[in-house]
Amino acid sequence: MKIEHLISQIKKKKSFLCVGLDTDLDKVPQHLLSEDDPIFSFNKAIIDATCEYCVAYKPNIAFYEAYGLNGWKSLERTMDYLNVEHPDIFTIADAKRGDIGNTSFRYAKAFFETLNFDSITVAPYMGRDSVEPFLEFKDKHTILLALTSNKGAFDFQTLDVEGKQLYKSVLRTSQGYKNAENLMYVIGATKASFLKEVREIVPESFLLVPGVGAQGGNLQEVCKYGMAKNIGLLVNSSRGILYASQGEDFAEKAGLKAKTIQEEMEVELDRLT
Ligand SMILES: O=C(O)c1cc(=O)[nH]c(=O)n1[C@@H]1O[C@H](COP(=O)(O)O)[C@@H](O)[C@H]1O
Repeated sequence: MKIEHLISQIKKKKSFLCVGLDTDLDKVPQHLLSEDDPIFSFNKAIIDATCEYCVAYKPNIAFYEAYGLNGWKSLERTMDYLNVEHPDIFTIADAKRGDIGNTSFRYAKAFFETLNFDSITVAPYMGRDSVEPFLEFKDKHTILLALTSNKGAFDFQTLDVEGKQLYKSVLRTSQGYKNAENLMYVIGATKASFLKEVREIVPESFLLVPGVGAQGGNLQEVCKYGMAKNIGLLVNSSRGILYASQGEDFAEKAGLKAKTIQEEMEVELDRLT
């Protein structure tokens, strides 16, 4: 998907919500477990209930890999459903890959071509030649981990390296990679106050911001420091939406939760105009 299309969808839906499809069979309602493919049944119900209020879905690949071949089949069915029924919705493979060049290229083919995702999360630790193979794919986007939402982010990402914090080098150096226009970055919602400095380095880049909801990040703060002229934000919530109810009304409650977040986003978008 072209970035302009994503922006036009955000404006149309008045939302920059990404719903994380972190589907956990220990948390889905009991009545779904007797179905042939409970993961897909759950995802389909969640997508049907939330698609009006969001512009992106982010299956976290760990939740599918954990169930072996059946998990991959559920992921494939989920992607087919999204690509056929909701081609305007941006898809993110939260896979956090990155390896030597020829291996990265295979990861890129797996997620961009075989599964037809619009984007993938990638770890920057192995540097330029581990990231550029992802950037070669036209209209596909590589979302580089910069400053993550977890506590351990402070172990390395904020270390002082030659006078600047390491995550800032990730932002600045990667802007020099070939096809850098296909880059986006992960900045955790729990690190909202850092967004001001992030925007000094990448004023227009799209940021995937996970960590509102279950991890306690604050949407208003994220918008205050992180919103760009072109909006430039995709804010993710997974558990806060998926498991708003674990009863038979799970989809309805997920829809209501997504709607509440969309309404808060609409207020923030109105401030831009
Ligand atoms: O890359 C991510 O999406 C990600 C980066 C990060 O810094 N923090 C983070 O929580 N995530 C992912 O975002 C989702 C957050 O889920 P909830 O905390 O349930 O909303 C999970 O799939 C995480 O793996």
